[in-house]
Amino acid sequence: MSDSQPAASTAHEGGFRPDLAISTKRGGPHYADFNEEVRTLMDKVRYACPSDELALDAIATLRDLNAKLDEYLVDEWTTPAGTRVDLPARGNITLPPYEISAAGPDGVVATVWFRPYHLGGNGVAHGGQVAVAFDDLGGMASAVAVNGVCRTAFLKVNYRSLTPLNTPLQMRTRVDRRDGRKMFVAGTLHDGDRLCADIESLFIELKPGQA
Ligand SMILES: CCCCCCCCCCCCCCCC(=O)SCCNC(=O)CCNC(=O)[C@H](O)C(C)(C)COP(=O)(O)OP(=O)(O)OC[C@H]1O[C@@H](n2cnc3c(N)ncnc32)[C@H](O)[C@@H]1OP(=O)(O)O
Repeated sequence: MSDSQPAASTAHEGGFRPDLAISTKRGGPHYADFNEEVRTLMDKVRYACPSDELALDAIATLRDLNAKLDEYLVDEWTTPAGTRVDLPARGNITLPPYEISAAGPDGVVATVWFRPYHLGGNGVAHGGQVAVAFDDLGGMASAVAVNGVCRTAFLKVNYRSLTPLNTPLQMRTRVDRRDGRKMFVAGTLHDGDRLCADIESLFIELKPGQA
């Protein structure tokens, strides 16, 4: 399949497609740098207090860039964001960046970073961003367990201590118990030996055609 063509429709058309084509080519050889510059922009915007002159300059530049990007929009099954498994967080800039070191029957182990734009308050990560990372990596542990797609039914995060920014952290998620389509997923986030957060969650395996 060409990297720019829409993903083929499947028997799951109308539902969540379990056969997303994985590609390390979509978006071209500079997609990683493109991602990184966007994340850096978000870091700067989070802390910048621009002069009005700079704000107007930035608005003009961003409008110009957005108009260019309009020419290259594709559907969610074809976009590199979320399917570039060679990049942090599969190239999805809406997720905190992570790199997976293990994914299998024993669960998922990843190094995750919270960047300046994930600031909650007083120099540490926003709790919602911590939950986003758990949701994605908990979803991945359940997806690996069923070899299919799961959706979060509930996700309880216990915030045990502050989660630092700009620090490599260890996130682990695993299916603790399976009951049919129900995957009870546990997970932890550590800064070295210090527990930052843990989860109790339920992911449900989707039926064919289910959205
Ligand atoms: C291409 C590269 C990919 C590479 C690698 C792929 C990896 C890719 C990783 C991606 C990872 C992303 C992970 C993000 C995951 C989201 O963030 S999904 C978005 C957030 N979640 C949602 O929007 C879900 C909204 N809710 C729903 O759609 C539906 O309620 C659900 C969850 C699908 C369940 O509905 P259902 O299928 O009709 O199931 P239902 O019969 O209601 O319930 C089934 C069972 O679960 C129980 N249950 C359901 N909900 C609950 C609840 N909240 N509490 C307790 N029990 C519950 C029921 O009681 C029932 O139990 P039993 O009677 O069978 O014992």
